[in-house]
Amino acid sequence: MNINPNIISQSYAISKEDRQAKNKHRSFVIWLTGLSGSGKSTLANALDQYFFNNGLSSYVLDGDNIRQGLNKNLGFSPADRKENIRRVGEVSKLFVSAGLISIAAFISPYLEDRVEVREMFSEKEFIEVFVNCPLELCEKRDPKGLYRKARNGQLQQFTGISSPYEESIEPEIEIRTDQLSVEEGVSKIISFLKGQVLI
Ligand SMILES: Nc1ncnc2c1ncn2[C@@H]1O[C@H](COP(=O)(O)OS(=O)(=O)O)[C@@H](OP(=O)(O)O)[C@H]1O
Ligand SMILES: Nc1ncnc2c1ncn2[C@@H]1O[C@H](COP(=O)(O)OP(=O)(O)O)[C@@H](O)[C@H]1O
Repeated sequence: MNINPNIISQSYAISKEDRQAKNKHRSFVIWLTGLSGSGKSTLANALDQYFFNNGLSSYVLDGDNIRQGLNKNLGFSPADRKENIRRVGEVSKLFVSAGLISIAAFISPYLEDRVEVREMFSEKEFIEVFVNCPLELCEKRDPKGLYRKARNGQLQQFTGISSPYEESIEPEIEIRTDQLSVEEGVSKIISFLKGQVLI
């Protein structure tokens, strides 16, 4: 999209680096992608608790919540999902500029949409976590009863049933929630972040 020539960037007196120095940690995005019921929200909250308890500033952006406010005009068509992910990418960018850790938990089923979000950030600022769990187990968990509705034909365009999920090819981290406990999943993510000297 062309940038309007009448809109001129304004610089801020306090930089991202100033804010990171004040917070005593780097700012970045942890992007959790996976099927409904794979464990994104559970991992996002457990990570947020870890950060909170260890003096790091983070905040969770969760699809179910963002879709009740900022993105309440969006549904589940491919175009609406793309716009949903784009907006969350932009919000995460603001968080990173504000010196915070953004924990985004969205199905984000399309590879192309995730690549577009990744491109908004520098290499170390975007950590994609593929929350991998077989569809059969997600459906068995069915924490919100949505798979049952999708199978009954009461819910259209449901990811994994009547709408695609394109698996991550080279995520920074993959968490098999059918094999690891929540605590083990969190430890794997924390170890990665420490290894990259991000926290
Ligand atoms: N048709 C359909 N397909 C998938 N999910 C549906 C649908 N309808 C409602 N829900 C509920 O919306 C949550 C997914 O929202 P997201 O913003 O993460 O979706 S997406 O990234 O735009 O694909 C999803 O949350 P999670 O179960 O946490 O993934 C569901 O609770
Ligand atoms: N290892 C695990 N990691 C994450 N969630 C798990 C795990 N094992 C079981 N669960 C359960 O699976 C369900 C996942 O639901 P949720 O976190 O809402 O998934 P999503 O946000 O991807 O839809 C929860 O009831 C959670 O307790």
